[in-house]
Amino acid sequence: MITISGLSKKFGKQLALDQVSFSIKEGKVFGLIGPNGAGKTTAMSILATLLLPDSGTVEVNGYNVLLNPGEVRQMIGYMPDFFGVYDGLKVTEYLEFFADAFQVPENQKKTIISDLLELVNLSVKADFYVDTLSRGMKQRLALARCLVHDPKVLILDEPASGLDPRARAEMKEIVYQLKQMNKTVLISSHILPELAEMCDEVAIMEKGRLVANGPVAEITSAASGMRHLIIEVLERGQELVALVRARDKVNQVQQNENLIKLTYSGTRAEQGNLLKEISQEFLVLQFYESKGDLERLFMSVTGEVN
Ligand SMILES: Nc1ncnc2c1ncn2[C@@H]1O[C@H](COP(=O)(O)OP(=O)(O)OP(=O)(O)O)[C@@H](O)[C@H]1O
Repeated sequence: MITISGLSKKFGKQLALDQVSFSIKEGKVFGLIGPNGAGKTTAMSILATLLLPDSGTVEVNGYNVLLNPGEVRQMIGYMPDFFGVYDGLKVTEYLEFFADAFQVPENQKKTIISDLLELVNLSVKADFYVDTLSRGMKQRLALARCLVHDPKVLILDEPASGLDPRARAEMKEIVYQLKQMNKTVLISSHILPELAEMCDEVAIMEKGRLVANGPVAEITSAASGMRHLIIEVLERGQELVALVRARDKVNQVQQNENLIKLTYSGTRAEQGNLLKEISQEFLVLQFYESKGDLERLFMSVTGEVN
């Protein structure tokens, strides 16, 4: 759905993007991670046809951002990191304004706006002035605004920034629903664990370069050579620790009652066999690969911590 190839952009002498390439398949949630100034906003602005690249190609659903910007704009919903919400407009009026801008047919407007308000959990605020909304609500309204023309692709620049944990969780839930609707979502953040949970794949950027790219679990294990497994059993946690410690390729076991975390360097088939073996002796409640180690990965690939 999105293909970026050899993308470069300079601002004066500052190289904001340096030969960046990655692609995103339809229906995937893709996270762009990087510290301040890494080039995330620059890449997203080019995708959104708001900034011209110096070199490289960017296509959305086969449309080139330079050659077919009109088609690309119909295809995408872009939520910038800073946005205005037009004081003096009510929530519904605000969405009507953007629906008109995208020439949404008059007879569909009401239903679309009502559905969107429901999606972002703002139906009860339909008749409130936008400037009376909380920051989290404004953020959700901005997201609804990006969806008025039913785009296939969402580009969300730091949608959770400045939100409290509850508002962040709500935003995460909406992204999850967008995925259920088969939207392709590109989302940026420097809050890493958050992205790890909701993304199928991530790209890590630093100083305009892409330093790692791929499925979260894959790049986490590629960077460390280890997978991080979480196993929870109903009871006898201590015995479980003893069992896994006696197995090959198990390192660093941590226990919290009946839940254990371990690092594992076995193959996927060996991991399957480990699960099989544990299930024969324990009632297994959870057995999964943690994506939560993205923070450490990020620190190591960007060279901030080794
Ligand atoms: N309009 C501009 N003029 C000059 N330099 C710019 C401009 N926009 C971005 N830059 C520079 O390009 C680099 C990349 O910036 P960009 O905003 O893309 O990073 P970012 O990863 O989105 O960071 P943040 O997380 O802080 O938003 C930075 O060094 C920035 O100072």
